[in-house]
Amino acid sequence: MVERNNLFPVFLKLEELHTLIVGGGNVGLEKLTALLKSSPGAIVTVIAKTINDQVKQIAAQNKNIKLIEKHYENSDIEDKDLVILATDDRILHETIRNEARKRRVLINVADTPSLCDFYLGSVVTKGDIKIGISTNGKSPTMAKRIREYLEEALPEETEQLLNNLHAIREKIKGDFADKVKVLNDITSSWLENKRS
Ligand SMILES: C[C@@]1(CC(=O)O)C2=NC(=C\c3[nH]c(c(CCC(=O)O)c3CC(=O)O)Cc3[nH]c(c(CC(=O)O)c3CCC(=O)O)/C=C3\N/C(=C\2)[C@@H](CCC(=O)O)[C@]3(C)CC(=O)O)/[C@H]1CCC(=O)O
Ligand SMILES: NC(=O)c1ccc[n+]([C@@H]2O[C@H](COP(=O)([O-])OP(=O)(O)OC[C@H]3O[C@@H](n4cnc5c(N)ncnc54)[C@H](O)[C@@H]3O)[C@@H](O)[C@H]2O)c1
Repeated sequence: MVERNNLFPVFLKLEELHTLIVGGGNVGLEKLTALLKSSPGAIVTVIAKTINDQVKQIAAQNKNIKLIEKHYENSDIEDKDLVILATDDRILHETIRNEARKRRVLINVADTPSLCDFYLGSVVTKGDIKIGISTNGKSPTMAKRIREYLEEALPEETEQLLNNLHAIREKIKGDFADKVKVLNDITSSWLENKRS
């Protein structure tokens, strides 16, 4: 049987959730940067024994990022919605992962697929359009290259098309079925060039 990706993608409102990153080194910085790239208003607490200067610089410019320089303790995940682990201590990662499971907090262990409840994806953003890419953990490099490909391939007018369609959607009167029909009719020609 052909293998397929069974992960379920969702788009989280990180400015309404509280994310904890444990670890403030290179990997912690990478994950913090990834969160902020998609969600500049994300509420994030970073806990680490030592926090590097780049993480400190980011936090200095963003009131929603809180830094705590200390050892991790289990009470740290108590009030969090999502947890990302990015320390250099594998045993600690397994311990926190078990604790998070008990409390039903979703956890990502950076670079350790077997311990993750969710993976971070590569993300293409064009205005209000966002595309998340996962390779099922097989090759983040491939995900990055697909992102770059899509960033170039999506035409500049995509944003304008979306805005026009949104405006039409707001204006259409009639019941739900009429609305769906009108929106489908307007957009039915969009893929014709690709199909022929
Ligand atoms: C997409 C992206 C999102 C993000 O993190 O923001 C992401 N990794 C990115 C880059 C990247 N990561 C690594 C390299 C080095 C080259 C290489 O190894 O390929 C590069 C490439 C680079 O940096 O150029 C190292 C690495 N990563 C993982 C392992 C462990 C393993 O595979 O076993 C190792 C080996 C560590 C070691 O050697 O010890 C694992 C994971 N990395 C994931 C996500 C999840 C799967 C996503 C999917 O389903 O595809 C997953 C499973 C869990 C997670 O971390 O969430 C981001 C691209 C953003 C962008 O630019 O668009
Ligand atoms: N840097 C990379 O690009 C990279 C690539 C592949 C794999 N890795 C692996 O990922 C891991 C992390 O890499 P890194 O470069 O971010 O390491 P790092 O040493 O820069 O950062 C580790 C962070 O974890 C924190 N930490 C450790 N134990 C802690 C505890 N008990 N409580 C709170 N904080 C604690 C440290 O204070 C530090 O902030 C390493 O095991 C490394 O081998 C790193």
